[in-house]
This record gives sequence, C-alpha cells and structure tokens, in this order.
Amino acid sequence: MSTLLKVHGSQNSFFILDQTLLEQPLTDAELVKLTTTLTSPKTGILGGADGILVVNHSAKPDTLGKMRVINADGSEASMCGNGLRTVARYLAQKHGQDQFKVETLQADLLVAKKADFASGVPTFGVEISPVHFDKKYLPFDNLGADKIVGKTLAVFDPDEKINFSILAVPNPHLIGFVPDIKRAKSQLATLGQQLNSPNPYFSDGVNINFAQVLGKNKLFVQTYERGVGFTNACGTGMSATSLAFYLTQPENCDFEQDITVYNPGGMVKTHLKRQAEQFSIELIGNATFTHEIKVTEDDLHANNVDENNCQITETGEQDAYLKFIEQLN
Ligand SMILES: N[C@@H](CCC[C@H](N)C(=O)O)C(=O)O
Repeated sequence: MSTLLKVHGSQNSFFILDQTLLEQPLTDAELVKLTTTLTSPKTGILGGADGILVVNHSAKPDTLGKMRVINADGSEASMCGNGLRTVARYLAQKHGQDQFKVETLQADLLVAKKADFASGVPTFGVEISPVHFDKKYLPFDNLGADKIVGKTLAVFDPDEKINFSILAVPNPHLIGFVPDIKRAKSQLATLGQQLNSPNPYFSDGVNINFAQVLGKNKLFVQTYERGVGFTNACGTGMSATSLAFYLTQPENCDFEQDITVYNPGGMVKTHLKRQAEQFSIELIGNATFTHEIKVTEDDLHANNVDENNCQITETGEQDAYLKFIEQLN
C-alpha cells in the first residue's frame, strides 16, 4: 500500500505524494491525470484540494528532497509557499531533522521547524526566494514599464484607485492594495479570470493578490491563484504582498519586524530580508496534516483513487487548527 497525505497551510490544501516510496514513480502524464481527478470537488476524495505536492529524491547537496507543485488544473508551478511548509514538516519527520534545504524548480530553499503557533498547530518557516521585479522574469508585457512597483494600471482598474505591484518569487504575482477587500472581491474574480485566459499582459497567467492594510505590519490578503481560482490562502502571494507593502508604504511597515498576514483560511507571519539589493522573505505558518490515505500503487498509476478503494484515517489535527483560527478574531 502507498500513502497520500491530505495537508494544508492556512487551509490552502494539497495531497502530498512521496514518489521516493513508490516502486515506479508516476509519469508526468499520470501525475496530471491524478491531480485533476483528486483535486476536483466532484471527483476528488475529501472534497478535493488546490493541488498535489510531489516529493522526489534530490541529487543536490544539503537538500532532503525535491518538491514539485502541480496546480489543480494540471499545470506545474515553480513554487508554493504554503505547500513547502507541509513538505518541510513531512521531510523533517521522515529524516528526523529540524533545519535543511528542499530543492524546488528554481531554487534550493531553507526550511526550519518553528515554535508551534498554538497547541497542536505544527509550524514551519520557509524561504521564499529568488525575488525578481523585471518583466522578463514574470513574464509580463504591454504595461508601459519593465518594472511595476506601486503604480495605478488603468487597463486593470479603470478608476485608477488600486496601487499595483508585480513580483516573481519566483512564481508570478500581481498585487493590488484596496481600501476594502470584501467590496473588491468581484473585481478580483474578473481580473483573475481575464489574466488567466489568453491575454496580452501575462502570457503564462499570474496569481493575483488583493490586500487591505489593517494596521502597522498587518495585512489581509485574498488570492485568485493561477491554475486553481480562489484559494483560502497563497503563501508566495502573501510573501510577495508583504514585500510590496514595505516598498510602497514604508511608513506602515517596519522592515525589522514580522508582518502578520491574515487570509480567509487563517494567518501567517512573514519576515522580510535583504542582502545587498536582493530581497527574500521568510514565510512562517501552520503545516497541518488532516488525513492519511492508503491506496495501492497500481491504483495511483491508473488514476483510480476514490473513497471506495482507499482507506482514509483522520489525524485529528484539524480540530486544533480550527480552535487556533477561532481565537484569531
Ligand atoms: N498556493 C501556492 C502557490 C501555488 C502555485 C500557483 N498557483 C502558481 O501557479 O504559481 C502558495 O502557497 O504559494
């Protein structure tokens, strides 16, 4: 029997598939099929998820494994901040180590166990890096500049009230600061659909984050994710938004202090770092395992995973998580 884990970071939910434990790793075509089936609220188990996190062997020195991120629509992303925290916990437990690197598509990233956010809420910190602003890294086009930090963009917001920034961390993010996040949700949905369908601005699509400033070093962020749609939270999105916050509103953001970022699924902390002119961000938050799913390897290869042919065991961790977010209010 093989084991899948259902996990979440700020209720951005995933299945972890450790391919190193399989006799034969899934091919990319098999992975895409399995992801689209498992993540769908209709065909997936346990209500679906936002993606699959694949754990592979890494040949790099100092790393305990390699993470690949497959979005719900089968596309592959270069990074996933909430997902990396859960993979960090998985590898930490598997290898009995508290601090190490994980290979991702574009960088080997430092991860570390942190003090639990609350009793029964395991917490990990992960490096979000490299950070780029230049349009060639996103990529983006037809926006009148090579770099957009704190600008209005009439093509996305005809009233020119939203202050936009564009960052790759290294997956692409468009960030807009809005006065009222609830009122802006339909505008976020429209923009999310437009920029993740064929469009003249973001040829590879983009994750879109709308943020409301709640106070000094305090934000609320809602994300429309590329390859998924609205999610409860996006770790790279909250990290990129934290940096855009500092760069565009330094009077509201102390670089030395953590930033508290609330989201529809909970809360994370971010910490900005700078070495010469290169920024990076540490993202700290829960790494919750909600279910263990036993399934045969043949069924994984055949994309034959449903609630009738696997054994599902609840871990009990979600109760502690819900208790934690209840007291956030
Ligand atoms: N939810 C993730 C980001 C996942 C990838 C994203 N949808 C993309 O295509 O870039 C996070 O927590 O960072």
